[in-house]
Amino acid sequence: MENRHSVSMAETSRMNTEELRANFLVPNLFVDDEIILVHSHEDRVILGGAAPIDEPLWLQAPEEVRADYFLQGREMGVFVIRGTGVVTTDGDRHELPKGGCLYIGRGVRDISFASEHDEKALFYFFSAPAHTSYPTASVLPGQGDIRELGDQEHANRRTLNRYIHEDGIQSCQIVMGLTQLHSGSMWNTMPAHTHDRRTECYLYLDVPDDARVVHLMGDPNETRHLIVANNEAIISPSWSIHSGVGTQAYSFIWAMAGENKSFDDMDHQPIDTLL
Ligand SMILES: O=C[C@H](O)[C@@H](O)CC(=O)C(=O)O
Ligand SMILES: [Zn+2]
Repeated sequence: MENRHSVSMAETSRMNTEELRANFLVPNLFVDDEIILVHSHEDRVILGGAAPIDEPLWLQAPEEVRADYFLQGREMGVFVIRGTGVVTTDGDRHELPKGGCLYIGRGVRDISFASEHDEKALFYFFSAPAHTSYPTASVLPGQGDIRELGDQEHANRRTLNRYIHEDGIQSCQIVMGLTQLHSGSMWNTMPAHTHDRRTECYLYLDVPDDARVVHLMGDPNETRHLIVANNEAIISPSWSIHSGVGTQAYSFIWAMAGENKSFDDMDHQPIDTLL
């Protein structure tokens, strides 16, 4: 498992492109026939990618978490981002189409990811420490709590769908969902915000090969950017804004963990405060 240590706002303000990307961009989560894990010391979240081709892939506890199995002291949210995916949780089978979401609670021992169709499945997951066990539960695409945001004039019309949240699938810490930009809209999360109580990660998806997302990060008074391609993730510490503009429409899975699960507990950063 790759480990990312926390870096301060002051260090970040002095980083060059390579250093920013090494600390905040996760470009390599999906490798055929492998499960890739990246641990961030920001709220101890783990980002994962699973790309099973012919055989199921079994999730093991990495050495660093010192546990008998991955979810001994953790919980996780999983999204299928390509094809139809099959996840087994202690022998229970969950088949999910692209865009489907599965929450797996603390205490589930045996987890596998598999492709059972011609189009090979791709799974993205986000895990955080958990103090108790909530039931494993799934949601089909579009069946979460929907908010229509933005307007054409601001090129930010988007559908935000909350799956794991206070009033949806229950969890200890994780709040997770999907935002889809409408065709012709490019901006997410502008005006930007921070949330001093939670780390947030974005996985950008459905970004065409010849498109990129310019992701804005950093202290609101000292912003930086990352150029992000399809299926790349970013880690946003609690002090960082997280906003982006694509060269065309795209989607992203957002996931948070930290002090509370209140989606609207944001520290808004009015546009005239950004530098
Ligand atoms: O804290 C919440 C997160 O930043 C995202 O949910 C924002 C988002 O999906 C959007 O505005 O489109
Ligand atoms: Zn946020």
